Amino acid sequence: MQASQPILAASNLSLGYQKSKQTKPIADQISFSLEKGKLTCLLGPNGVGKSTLIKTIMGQIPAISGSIFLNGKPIENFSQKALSQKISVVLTEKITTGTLNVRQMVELGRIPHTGWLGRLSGKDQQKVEKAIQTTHISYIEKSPLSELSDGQLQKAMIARALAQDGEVLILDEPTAHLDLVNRYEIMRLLRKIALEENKAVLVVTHDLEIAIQTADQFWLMQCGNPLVTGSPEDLIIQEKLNLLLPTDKLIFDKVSGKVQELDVFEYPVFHGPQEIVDWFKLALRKNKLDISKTGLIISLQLAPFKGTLQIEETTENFESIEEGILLLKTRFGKGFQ
Ligand SMILES: Nc1ncnc2c1ncn2[C@@H]1O[C@H](COP(=O)(O)OP(=O)(O)OP(=O)(O)O)[C@@H](O)[C@H]1O
Repeated sequence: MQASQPILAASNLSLGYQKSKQTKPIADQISFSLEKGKLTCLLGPNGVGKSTLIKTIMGQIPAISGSIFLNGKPIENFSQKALSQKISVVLTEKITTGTLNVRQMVELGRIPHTGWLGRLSGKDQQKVEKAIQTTHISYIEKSPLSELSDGQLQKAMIARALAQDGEVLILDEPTAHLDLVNRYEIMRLLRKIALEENKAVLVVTHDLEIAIQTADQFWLMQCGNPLVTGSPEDLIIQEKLNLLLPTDKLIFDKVSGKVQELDVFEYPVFHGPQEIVDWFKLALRKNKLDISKTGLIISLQLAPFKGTLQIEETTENFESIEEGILLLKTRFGKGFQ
């Protein structure tokens, strides 16, 4: 199937910083195409160069080599104003302009269209209103920014970027300070915006599990290697997510969809439903309990929970996973290494 025309594209880009006459290379072999209507997540370890890539896309720093194309034209051909009409960005720094209220901050999103002193036209007001509605923040539109929770502030920042009305929306770690429910909510909101408003949304995140649940595309950035792109599902079955991990310690388990510590021992024989067996194994792993050569059989059942340890002729019962682990520790050693 033919992919739709990307709004942003780059081929074999090298990124880095220029200080006096010295170049500090950060990443190379960066090729991508960002499409409208899709939520794309950029993932990679700390320091690999994700923010550097964002700064390069925004035209804040030049690429060492290669070009980024916006609607088929090199971004260096766009003025900063033209670029900010096309690309809206939400960075990680918190806005601390205490006196502004939410609506006033969202209105600032129109500056690329009106100029600093420009009055908001009816169309500008409509864009602001729509951004407030989409992000469900009407109830706090009069609140000063200093009185917002991190989740509310993040939504207000997204609203400001929406009011800016670029075709591309870029967010650097928008869920960094949020609780689990808000992290899901923000990512679902961003997917909805991509889909319903036909924007190309690019999100830098470390939230692998939430990104798997919400993103249409992944960009995986790893030190010294080309950017790997594709749908999360395809990258999972191709075992590409392990590129993000130190695979001597951690591994992405494609069945559970979670990152797991690499097993350092074999498990004993287990009987029981997989969903409890897996949680029992996690507790064994965390406690580093090597009971592989003990001839032990562990039987587990749910609702009501019942666990049995069987070794040769002896059986012992336990009422919870915690109690089972305690029993094993008492019988087979300290466990902690
Ligand atoms: N202004 C700068 N001048 C020189 N080097 C910089 C500058 N900003 C960042 N770097 C370096 O570039 C590298 C990549 O940093 P960057 O912030 O892009 O990584 P990141 O992947 O976004 O990391 P994180 O996940 O921790 O946010 C780091 O080694 C950093 O020290």
